[in-house]
Amino acid sequence: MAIAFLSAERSKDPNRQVGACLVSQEGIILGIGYNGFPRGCSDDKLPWAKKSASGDPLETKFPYVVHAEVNAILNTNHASAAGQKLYVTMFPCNECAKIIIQSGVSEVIYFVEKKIDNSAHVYVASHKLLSMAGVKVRKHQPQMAQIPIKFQEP
Ligand SMILES: O=c1[nH]c(=O)n([C@H]2C[C@H](O)[C@@H](COP(=O)(O)O)O2)cc1CO
Ligand SMILES: [Zn+2]
Repeated sequence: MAIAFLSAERSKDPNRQVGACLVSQEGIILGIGYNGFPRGCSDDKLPWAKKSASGDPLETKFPYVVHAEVNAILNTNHASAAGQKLYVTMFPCNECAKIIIQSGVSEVIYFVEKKIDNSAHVYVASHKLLSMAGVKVRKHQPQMAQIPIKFQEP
């Protein structure tokens, strides 16, 4: 989970940084990902807005951003995600749940579930799909509140 949080640090989303880490049953890190625009699609040329003044959805980030869970699965340096565990800083949306299921991930461990807003149905659908597909889902029980990382020698 700490790797997922570290990965989230790389997200350029000013509003929400999400990180994910795919881990084998034996605990080997297979792939990490965070929410961002696809390769080659400039962070400076696409909108990071949640809402657009004109109401045009194309002026928001949503049509363009790749979710952290998808990046972690696509970035995996392993033959497949089948049977592996996905640690993610935020409970996955239904689109991610579909990809998690289809890639064969066996367990999702999440840190927080987004506060329910007008997208609540998205998370109901996620829970429904993950449960029907037999993917284990659990909320992470942190051992500590933070992991200080010192870069320079004292
Ligand atoms: O499953 C997810 N994975 C994921 O990476 N995200 C990212 C995509 C957007 O950059 C951002 C959206 O969050 P918000 O709408 O709170 O700004 O979070 C969002 C979801 C669904 O909540
Ligand atoms: Zn998602």
